[in-house]
Amino acid sequence: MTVAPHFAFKNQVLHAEDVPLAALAQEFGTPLYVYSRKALQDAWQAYSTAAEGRNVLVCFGMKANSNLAVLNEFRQLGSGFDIVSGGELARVLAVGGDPGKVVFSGVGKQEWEMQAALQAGVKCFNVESEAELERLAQVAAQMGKVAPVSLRVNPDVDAHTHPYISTGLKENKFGIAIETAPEVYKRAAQLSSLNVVGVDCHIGSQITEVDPYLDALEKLLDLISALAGDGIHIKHLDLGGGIGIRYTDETPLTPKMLLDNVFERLQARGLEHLQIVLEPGRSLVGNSGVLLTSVQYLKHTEAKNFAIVDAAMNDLLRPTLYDAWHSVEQVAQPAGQRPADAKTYDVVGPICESGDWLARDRQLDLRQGDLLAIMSAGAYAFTMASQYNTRPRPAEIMVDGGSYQVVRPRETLESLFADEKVLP
Ligand SMILES: Cc1ncc(COP(=O)(O)O)c(C=O)c1O
Ligand SMILES: N[C@@H](CCCC[NH3+])C(=O)O
Repeated sequence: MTVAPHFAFKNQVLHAEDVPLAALAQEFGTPLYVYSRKALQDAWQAYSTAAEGRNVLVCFGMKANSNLAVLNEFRQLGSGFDIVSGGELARVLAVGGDPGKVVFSGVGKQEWEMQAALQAGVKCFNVESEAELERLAQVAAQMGKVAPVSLRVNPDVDAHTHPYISTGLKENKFGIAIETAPEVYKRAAQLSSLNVVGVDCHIGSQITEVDPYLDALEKLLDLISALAGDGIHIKHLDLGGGIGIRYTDETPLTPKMLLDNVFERLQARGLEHLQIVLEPGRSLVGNSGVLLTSVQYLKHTEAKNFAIVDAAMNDLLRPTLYDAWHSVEQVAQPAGQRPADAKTYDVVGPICESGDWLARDRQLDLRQGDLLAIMSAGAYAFTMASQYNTRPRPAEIMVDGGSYQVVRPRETLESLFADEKVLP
Protein backbone atom coordinates (compact mmCIF):
# COMPACT_ATOMS: atom_id res chain seq x y z
CA MET A 1 0.00 0.00 0.00
CA THR A 2 1.14 3.53 -0.65
CA VAL A 3 1.24 6.22 1.99
CA ALA A 4 1.16 9.85 0.90
CA PRO A 5 4.61 11.40 1.48
CA HIS A 6 3.57 13.69 4.33
CA PHE A 7 1.89 10.89 6.21
CA ALA A 8 4.57 8.41 7.14
CA PHE A 9 5.09 5.65 9.68
CA LYS A 10 7.58 6.36 12.45
CA ASN A 11 8.02 3.52 14.95
CA GLN A 12 4.94 1.87 13.46
CA VAL A 13 2.76 4.87 14.25
CA LEU A 14 1.44 6.90 11.35
CA HIS A 15 2.49 10.55 11.61
CA ALA A 16 1.31 13.68 9.86
CA GLU A 17 4.54 15.65 9.63
CA ASP A 18 5.77 15.37 13.25
CA VAL A 19 2.46 14.66 14.95
CA PRO A 20 1.33 11.09 15.68
CA LEU A 21 -2.17 10.58 14.32
CA ALA A 22 -3.04 8.34 17.27
CA ALA A 23 -2.55 11.29 19.64
CA LEU A 24 -4.86 13.46 17.56
CA ALA A 25 -7.53 10.76 17.51
CA GLN A 26 -7.18 10.47 21.26
CA GLU A 27 -7.53 14.18 21.82
CA PHE A 28 -10.28 15.00 19.34
CA GLY A 29 -12.07 11.70 18.83
CA THR A 30 -12.96 10.09 15.52
CA PRO A 31 -13.97 10.44 12.77
CA LEU A 32 -11.45 13.23 12.25
CA TYR A 33 -9.98 14.95 9.23
CA VAL A 34 -6.27 15.76 9.48
CA TYR A 35 -4.43 17.93 6.95
CA SER A 36 -0.72 18.60 6.59
CA ARG A 37 0.26 22.20 5.93
CA LYS A 38 3.61 21.12 4.54
CA ALA A 39 1.86 18.86 2.06
CA LEU A 40 -0.27 21.78 0.84
CA GLN A 41 2.86 23.90 0.43
CA ASP A 42 4.70 21.18 -1.46
CA ALA A 43 1.76 20.57 -3.79
CA TRP A 44 1.65 24.30 -4.50
CA GLN A 45 5.39 24.32 -5.13
CA ALA A 46 4.99 21.81 -7.95
CA TYR A 47 2.74 24.31 -9.74
CA SER A 48 4.76 27.41 -8.94
CA THR A 49 8.01 25.81 -10.09
CA ALA A 50 6.39 24.67 -13.32
CA ALA A 51 4.98 28.15 -13.87
CA GLU A 52 8.23 30.02 -13.18
CA GLY A 53 9.07 32.57 -15.86
CA ARG A 54 5.78 31.89 -17.62
CA ASN A 55 2.55 33.84 -17.71
CA VAL A 56 0.46 31.44 -15.64
CA LEU A 57 -2.26 32.02 -13.07
CA VAL A 58 -3.13 29.08 -10.83
CA CYS A 59 -6.67 29.30 -9.46
CA PHE A 60 -7.23 26.65 -6.78
CA GLY A 61 -10.39 24.67 -7.62
CA MET A 62 -11.68 25.20 -4.12
CA LYS A 63 -14.61 22.80 -4.33
CA ALA A 64 -11.99 20.17 -3.51
CA ASN A 65 -11.37 21.63 -0.05
CA SER A 66 -12.79 24.97 1.00
CA ASN A 67 -11.74 25.14 4.65
CA LEU A 68 -10.70 28.74 5.30
CA ALA A 69 -7.31 27.63 6.63
CA VAL A 70 -6.63 25.83 3.34
CA LEU A 71 -7.83 28.79 1.28
CA ASN A 72 -5.74 31.20 3.31
CA GLU A 73 -2.67 29.04 2.85
CA PHE A 74 -3.07 29.12 -0.92
CA ARG A 75 -3.89 32.83 -0.91
CA GLN A 76 -0.63 33.50 0.91
CA LEU A 77 1.23 31.37 -1.60
CA GLY A 78 -0.17 33.52 -4.41
CA SER A 79 -3.04 31.42 -5.63
CA GLY A 80 -6.22 32.63 -7.25
CA PHE A 81 -9.45 30.66 -6.93
CA ASP A 82 -11.83 28.84 -9.21
CA ILE A 83 -15.29 29.23 -7.68
CA VAL A 84 -18.61 27.64 -8.60
CA SER A 85 -21.02 29.43 -6.30
CA GLY A 86 -21.75 32.61 -4.40
CA GLY A 87 -20.92 30.65 -1.27
CA GLU A 88 -17.43 29.89 -2.51
CA LEU A 89 -16.96 33.56 -3.44
CA ALA A 90 -17.94 34.50 0.12
CA ARG A 91 -15.26 32.13 1.46
CA VAL A 92 -12.60 33.66 -0.80
CA LEU A 93 -13.55 37.16 0.34
CA ALA A 94 -13.57 35.98 3.97
CA VAL A 95 -9.86 35.13 3.76
CA GLY A 96 -9.03 38.33 1.89
CA GLY A 97 -8.56 36.60 -1.48
CA ASP A 98 -8.02 38.88 -4.49
CA PRO A 99 -11.20 38.87 -6.63
CA GLY A 100 -8.99 39.86 -9.55
CA LYS A 101 -7.62 36.30 -9.39
CA VAL A 102 -11.02 34.59 -9.24
CA VAL A 103 -12.62 32.75 -12.13
CA PHE A 104 -16.29 31.81 -11.80
CA SER A 105 -17.21 28.43 -13.32
CA GLY A 106 -20.43 26.42 -13.23
CA VAL A 107 -23.43 25.70 -15.45
CA GLY A 108 -26.13 27.23 -13.26
CA LYS A 109 -25.05 30.65 -12.05
CA GLN A 110 -27.93 32.53 -10.50
CA GLU A 111 -28.56 36.26 -10.74
CA TRP A 112 -27.53 36.98 -7.17
CA GLU A 113 -24.30 35.07 -7.71
CA MET A 114 -23.53 37.06 -10.86
CA GLN A 115 -24.27 40.28 -8.99
CA ALA A 116 -21.99 39.32 -6.10
CA ALA A 117 -19.17 38.39 -8.48
CA LEU A 118 -19.56 41.60 -10.49
CA GLN A 119 -19.62 43.63 -7.29
CA ALA A 120 -16.46 41.91 -6.08
CA GLY A 121 -14.76 42.36 -9.49
CA VAL A 122 -13.81 38.81 -10.45
CA LYS A 123 -11.25 38.18 -13.18
CA CYS A 124 -13.61 36.23 -15.40
CA PHE A 125 -16.96 34.47 -15.75
CA ASN A 126 -16.59 31.11 -17.44
CA VAL A 127 -19.90 31.07 -19.31
CA GLU A 128 -21.36 27.66 -20.05
CA SER A 129 -24.41 28.38 -22.27
CA GLU A 130 -25.96 30.99 -24.54
CA ALA A 131 -28.78 31.49 -22.04
CA GLU A 132 -26.25 32.22 -19.31
CA LEU A 133 -24.45 34.68 -21.59
CA GLU A 134 -27.67 36.64 -22.14
CA ARG A 135 -28.47 36.67 -18.43
CA LEU A 136 -24.98 37.82 -17.50
CA ALA A 137 -25.15 40.63 -20.08
CA GLN A 138 -28.45 41.76 -18.61
CA VAL A 139 -27.32 41.60 -15.00
CA ALA A 140 -24.10 43.50 -15.79
CA ALA A 141 -25.99 46.14 -17.78
CA GLN A 142 -28.43 46.67 -14.90
CA MET A 143 -25.48 47.21 -12.56
CA GLY A 144 -23.72 49.52 -15.01
CA LYS A 145 -20.81 47.09 -15.18
CA VAL A 146 -18.94 45.25 -17.89
CA ALA A 147 -18.53 41.53 -17.20
CA PRO A 148 -15.26 39.86 -18.27
CA VAL A 149 -16.11 36.57 -19.97
CA SER A 150 -14.66 33.36 -21.33
CA LEU A 151 -16.82 30.73 -22.92
CA ARG A 152 -16.31 27.31 -21.42
CA VAL A 153 -15.82 25.29 -24.57
CA ASN A 154 -16.59 21.60 -24.60
CA PRO A 155 -13.86 20.19 -26.86
CA ASP A 156 -15.32 16.67 -26.99
CA VAL A 157 -12.21 14.85 -25.84
CA ASP A 158 -12.07 11.76 -23.69
CA ALA A 159 -10.17 12.41 -20.45
CA HIS A 160 -9.92 8.65 -19.79
CA THR A 161 -11.31 8.98 -16.29
CA HIS A 162 -14.39 7.85 -14.36
CA PRO A 163 -17.56 8.68 -16.33
CA TYR A 164 -18.98 10.65 -13.38
CA ILE A 165 -15.98 12.99 -13.33
CA SER A 166 -15.40 13.34 -17.05
CA THR A 167 -16.71 16.70 -18.24
CA GLY A 168 -15.36 17.36 -21.73
CA LEU A 169 -17.45 14.95 -23.79
CA LYS A 170 -20.38 15.95 -26.00
CA GLU A 171 -22.85 14.13 -23.76
CA ASN A 172 -21.71 16.01 -20.63
CA LYS A 173 -23.79 18.98 -19.47
CA PHE A 174 -20.75 21.24 -19.37
CA GLY A 175 -19.68 23.99 -21.73
CA ILE A 176 -20.58 25.08 -25.22
CA ALA A 177 -19.87 22.71 -28.12
CA ILE A 178 -16.69 23.76 -29.86
CA GLU A 179 -18.48 23.92 -33.23
CA THR A 180 -20.99 26.42 -31.84
CA ALA A 181 -18.44 28.49 -29.91
CA PRO A 182 -17.46 30.93 -32.73
CA GLU A 183 -21.08 32.05 -33.16
CA VAL A 184 -21.56 32.50 -29.44
CA TYR A 185 -18.30 34.48 -29.23
CA LYS A 186 -19.59 36.78 -31.99
CA ARG A 187 -22.77 37.33 -30.02
CA ALA A 188 -20.77 38.02 -26.84
CA ALA A 189 -18.62 40.56 -28.68
CA GLN A 190 -21.76 42.46 -29.71
CA LEU A 191 -23.02 42.89 -26.15
CA SER A 192 -21.69 46.11 -24.65
CA SER A 193 -21.95 44.90 -21.07
CA LEU A 194 -19.61 41.98 -21.80
CA ASN A 195 -15.87 42.00 -22.44
CA VAL A 196 -14.54 38.84 -24.08
CA VAL A 197 -11.23 38.04 -22.43
CA GLY A 198 -10.68 34.31 -22.59
CA VAL A 199 -11.35 30.76 -23.67
CA ASP A 200 -11.97 28.13 -21.02
CA CYS A 201 -12.28 24.37 -20.81
CA HIS A 202 -12.18 21.68 -18.15
CA ILE A 203 -12.22 18.15 -19.47
CA GLY A 204 -12.47 16.14 -16.27
CA SER A 205 -10.86 15.15 -13.03
CA GLN A 206 -8.31 12.58 -11.82
CA ILE A 207 -6.65 12.68 -15.25
CA THR A 208 -3.36 10.79 -15.37
CA GLU A 209 -2.16 11.37 -18.96
CA VAL A 210 -1.09 14.55 -20.70
CA ASP A 211 -2.57 13.60 -24.09
CA PRO A 212 -6.21 14.49 -23.38
CA TYR A 213 -5.07 18.00 -22.38
CA LEU A 214 -3.07 18.34 -25.58
CA ASP A 215 -5.95 17.12 -27.72
CA ALA A 216 -8.14 19.77 -26.11
CA LEU A 217 -5.38 22.39 -26.39
CA GLU A 218 -5.00 21.93 -30.15
CA LYS A 219 -8.73 22.43 -30.67
CA LEU A 220 -8.78 25.50 -28.43
CA LEU A 221 -5.77 27.06 -30.16
CA ASP A 222 -7.54 26.57 -33.51
CA LEU A 223 -10.54 28.34 -32.05
CA ILE A 224 -8.40 31.20 -30.70
CA SER A 225 -6.80 31.71 -34.12
CA ALA A 226 -10.20 31.64 -35.83
CA LEU A 227 -11.56 34.19 -33.35
CA ALA A 228 -8.61 36.49 -34.02
CA GLY A 229 -9.62 36.37 -37.68
CA ASP A 230 -13.03 37.68 -36.60
CA GLY A 231 -11.43 40.49 -34.61
CA ILE A 232 -11.95 38.80 -31.24
CA HIS A 233 -8.66 38.82 -29.37
CA ILE A 234 -8.26 36.36 -26.54
CA LYS A 235 -6.04 37.27 -23.58
CA HIS A 236 -6.08 34.08 -21.55
CA LEU A 237 -6.63 30.40 -22.06
CA ASP A 238 -7.99 28.51 -19.06
CA LEU A 239 -7.25 24.80 -19.27
CA GLY A 240 -9.21 23.93 -16.14
CA GLY A 241 -8.08 21.52 -13.47
CA GLY A 242 -8.00 17.77 -13.52
CA ILE A 243 -4.46 16.59 -12.78
CA GLY A 244 -4.82 13.33 -10.87
CA ILE A 245 -3.17 12.09 -7.70
CA ARG A 246 -1.87 8.74 -6.54
CA TYR A 247 -4.64 6.91 -4.70
CA THR A 248 -3.02 3.52 -5.24
CA ASP A 249 -0.42 3.02 -7.96
CA GLU A 250 -1.23 5.75 -10.47
CA THR A 251 1.60 7.90 -11.83
CA PRO A 252 -0.24 11.00 -13.00
CA LEU A 253 1.18 13.71 -15.20
CA THR A 254 2.83 16.56 -13.30
CA PRO A 255 2.14 20.31 -13.55
CA LYS A 256 5.57 20.66 -15.18
CA MET A 257 4.78 18.04 -17.78
CA LEU A 258 1.56 19.85 -18.61
CA LEU A 259 3.00 23.36 -18.76
CA ASP A 260 6.15 22.35 -20.70
CA ASN A 261 3.94 20.80 -23.36
CA VAL A 262 1.48 23.67 -23.39
CA PHE A 263 4.12 26.38 -23.77
CA GLU A 264 5.92 24.42 -26.47
CA ARG A 265 2.71 24.41 -28.49
CA LEU A 266 1.96 28.05 -27.80
CA GLN A 267 5.39 28.95 -29.10
CA ALA A 268 4.99 26.78 -32.17
CA ARG A 269 1.87 28.77 -33.03
CA GLY A 270 3.25 32.19 -32.06
CA LEU A 271 0.72 32.47 -29.24
CA GLU A 272 3.14 33.00 -26.31
CA HIS A 273 1.32 36.21 -25.39
CA LEU A 274 -1.58 34.14 -24.02
CA GLN A 275 -1.85 33.85 -20.26
CA ILE A 276 -2.48 30.27 -19.16
CA VAL A 277 -4.94 29.80 -16.31
CA LEU A 278 -5.17 26.47 -14.46
CA GLU A 279 -7.85 25.41 -11.97
CA PRO A 280 -6.32 22.50 -10.06
CA GLY A 281 -8.23 21.14 -7.11
CA ARG A 282 -7.43 17.54 -6.21
CA SER A 283 -3.73 17.73 -7.07
CA LEU A 284 -3.24 20.61 -4.59
CA VAL A 285 -5.01 18.99 -1.64
CA GLY A 286 -5.87 15.33 -2.21
CA ASN A 287 -2.82 13.77 -0.62
CA SER A 288 -2.62 16.47 2.03
CA GLY A 289 -5.34 14.92 4.16
CA VAL A 290 -6.48 11.73 5.84
CA LEU A 291 -9.68 10.69 7.55
CA LEU A 292 -9.14 8.94 10.88
CA THR A 293 -11.72 6.42 12.00
CA SER A 294 -11.99 3.80 14.75
CA VAL A 295 -13.19 0.26 14.47
CA GLN A 296 -16.42 -0.06 16.45
CA TYR A 297 -17.23 -3.68 15.78
CA LEU A 298 -15.95 -6.62 13.81
CA LYS A 299 -18.65 -8.76 12.28
CA HIS A 300 -17.97 -12.05 10.58
CA THR A 301 -20.73 -13.44 8.39
CA GLU A 302 -20.83 -16.41 6.08
CA ALA A 303 -20.17 -14.19 3.08
CA LYS A 304 -17.97 -11.42 4.44
CA ASN A 305 -15.92 -9.94 7.24
CA PHE A 306 -17.06 -6.44 8.11
CA ALA A 307 -15.11 -3.82 10.01
CA ILE A 308 -17.78 -1.40 11.17
CA VAL A 309 -16.07 1.95 11.75
CA ASP A 310 -17.29 5.31 13.02
CA ALA A 311 -16.78 7.16 9.71
CA ALA A 312 -19.35 6.71 7.00
CA MET A 313 -20.49 7.74 3.54
CA ASN A 314 -21.74 11.02 4.99
CA ASP A 315 -18.12 11.84 5.94
CA LEU A 316 -16.48 10.49 2.79
CA LEU A 317 -18.81 9.92 -0.16
CA ARG A 318 -16.30 9.06 -2.86
CA PRO A 319 -16.32 5.26 -2.48
CA THR A 320 -20.13 5.15 -2.55
CA LEU A 321 -20.48 7.65 -5.36
CA TYR A 322 -17.65 6.66 -7.68
CA ASP A 323 -16.58 3.28 -6.43
CA ALA A 324 -13.41 5.19 -5.53
CA TRP A 325 -10.43 3.40 -3.99
CA HIS A 326 -8.83 4.96 -0.92
CA SER A 327 -5.94 3.21 0.76
CA VAL A 328 -6.62 2.15 4.37
CA GLU A 329 -3.73 2.16 6.85
CA GLN A 330 -3.68 0.83 10.38
CA VAL A 331 -2.37 3.75 12.38
CA ALA A 332 -0.59 1.68 15.02
CA GLN A 333 0.27 -1.92 14.71
CA PRO A 334 3.41 -2.56 16.72
CA ALA A 335 5.21 -5.54 15.27
CA GLY A 336 5.27 -8.69 17.37
CA GLN A 337 2.30 -7.72 19.53
CA ARG A 338 -0.22 -9.27 17.22
CA PRO A 339 -0.56 -12.60 15.56
CA ALA A 340 -0.42 -12.34 11.79
CA ASP A 341 -4.14 -12.76 11.52
CA ALA A 342 -5.12 -10.66 8.54
CA LYS A 343 -8.55 -11.25 7.05
CA THR A 344 -10.29 -9.77 4.06
CA TYR A 345 -12.54 -7.00 5.33
CA ASP A 346 -15.11 -4.60 3.97
CA VAL A 347 -14.69 -1.37 5.91
CA VAL A 348 -18.21 0.02 6.36
CA GLY A 349 -19.92 2.80 8.29
CA PRO A 350 -22.92 2.94 10.63
CA ILE A 351 -25.32 4.48 8.07
CA CYS A 352 -28.47 2.62 7.08
CA GLU A 353 -27.52 2.11 3.43
CA SER A 354 -25.86 -0.88 1.81
CA GLY A 355 -23.86 1.65 -0.19
CA ASP A 356 -22.26 2.90 3.01
CA TRP A 357 -18.77 1.55 2.60
CA LEU A 358 -15.31 3.11 2.64
CA ALA A 359 -13.17 0.23 1.38
CA ARG A 360 -13.82 -3.28 0.14
CA ASP A 361 -11.85 -6.49 0.22
CA ARG A 362 -8.87 -5.20 2.18
CA GLN A 363 -6.41 -7.45 3.95
CA LEU A 364 -6.37 -6.11 7.50
CA ASP A 365 -5.47 -7.51 10.90
CA LEU A 366 -8.05 -5.81 13.08
CA ARG A 367 -9.22 -5.58 16.67
CA GLN A 368 -12.17 -3.64 18.03
CA GLY A 369 -10.99 -0.11 18.85
CA ASP A 370 -8.22 -0.04 16.23
CA LEU A 371 -7.51 3.26 14.57
CA LEU A 372 -7.52 3.42 10.76
CA ALA A 373 -6.47 6.18 8.39
CA ILE A 374 -8.39 6.52 5.14
CA MET A 375 -5.74 8.02 2.92
CA SER A 376 -5.96 10.67 0.16
CA ALA A 377 -8.86 12.35 1.91
CA GLY A 378 -7.82 15.97 1.39
CA ALA A 379 -9.91 16.48 -1.75
CA TYR A 380 -13.65 16.09 -2.28
CA ALA A 381 -13.91 14.62 1.18
CA PHE A 382 -15.02 17.10 3.85
CA THR A 383 -16.50 19.33 1.12
CA MET A 384 -18.82 16.52 0.03
CA ALA A 385 -19.73 15.52 3.59
CA SER A 386 -23.31 15.72 4.79
CA GLN A 387 -25.18 15.25 8.03
CA TYR A 388 -27.20 12.27 6.81
CA ASN A 389 -28.52 10.17 9.71
CA THR A 390 -28.11 13.33 11.83
CA ARG A 391 -24.39 12.76 12.11
CA PRO A 392 -22.29 15.81 12.93
CA ARG A 393 -19.54 16.44 10.41
CA PRO A 394 -16.04 15.67 11.75
CA ALA A 395 -13.57 18.21 13.03
CA GLU A 396 -10.73 19.30 10.73
CA ILE A 397 -7.21 19.63 12.11
CA MET A 398 -4.22 21.28 10.42
CA VAL A 399 -0.83 19.90 11.34
CA ASP A 400 2.03 22.35 10.94
CA GLY A 401 5.42 20.90 11.76
CA GLY A 402 5.19 19.57 15.31
CA SER A 403 2.06 21.54 16.21
CA TYR A 404 -1.56 21.47 15.18
CA GLN A 405 -4.71 23.57 15.21
CA VAL A 406 -8.41 22.79 15.01
CA VAL A 407 -9.44 24.57 11.81
CA ARG A 408 -13.06 23.50 12.16
CA PRO A 409 -14.50 21.87 15.27
CA ARG A 410 -16.75 18.84 15.14
CA GLU A 411 -20.33 20.01 14.71
CA THR A 412 -22.39 19.84 17.86
CA LEU A 413 -25.53 17.72 17.84
CA GLU A 414 -27.63 20.76 18.77
CA SER A 415 -26.32 22.73 15.80
CA LEU A 416 -27.70 20.08 13.47
CA PHE A 417 -31.32 20.96 14.23
CA ALA A 418 -31.10 24.27 16.11
CA ASP A 419 -32.86 26.20 13.32
CA GLU A 420 -35.72 23.76 12.82
CA LYS A 421 -39.21 24.54 14.05
CA VAL A 422 -41.65 22.31 15.81
CA LEU A 423 -45.19 23.14 14.70
CA PRO A 424 -47.93 23.19 17.30
C1 LIG B 1 -14.64 23.78 -13.80
C2 LIG B 1 -13.75 23.01 -12.89
N1 LIG B 1 -12.52 23.49 -12.65
C3 LIG B 1 -11.67 22.85 -11.82
C4 LIG B 1 -12.02 21.65 -11.23
C5 LIG B 1 -11.02 20.99 -10.35
O1 LIG B 1 -10.72 19.74 -10.82
P1 LIG B 1 -9.59 18.83 -10.16
O2 LIG B 1 -9.92 18.71 -8.73
O3 LIG B 1 -9.73 17.56 -10.87
O4 LIG B 1 -8.30 19.49 -10.41
C6 LIG B 1 -13.28 21.10 -11.48
C7 LIG B 1 -13.65 19.78 -10.96
O5 LIG B 1 -13.53 18.80 -11.67
C8 LIG B 1 -14.18 21.81 -12.33
O6 LIG B 1 -15.39 21.35 -12.57
N1 LIG C 1 -16.00 15.16 -6.69
C1 LIG C 1 -15.19 14.39 -7.60
C2 LIG C 1 -14.57 15.18 -8.66
C3 LIG C 1 -15.50 16.05 -9.40
C4 LIG C 1 -14.87 17.32 -9.63
C5 LIG C 1 -15.82 18.43 -9.87
N2 LIG C 1 -16.01 18.71 -11.27
C6 LIG C 1 -14.28 13.45 -6.87
O1 LIG C 1 -14.43 13.29 -5.70
O2 LIG C 1 -13.46 12.81 -7.45
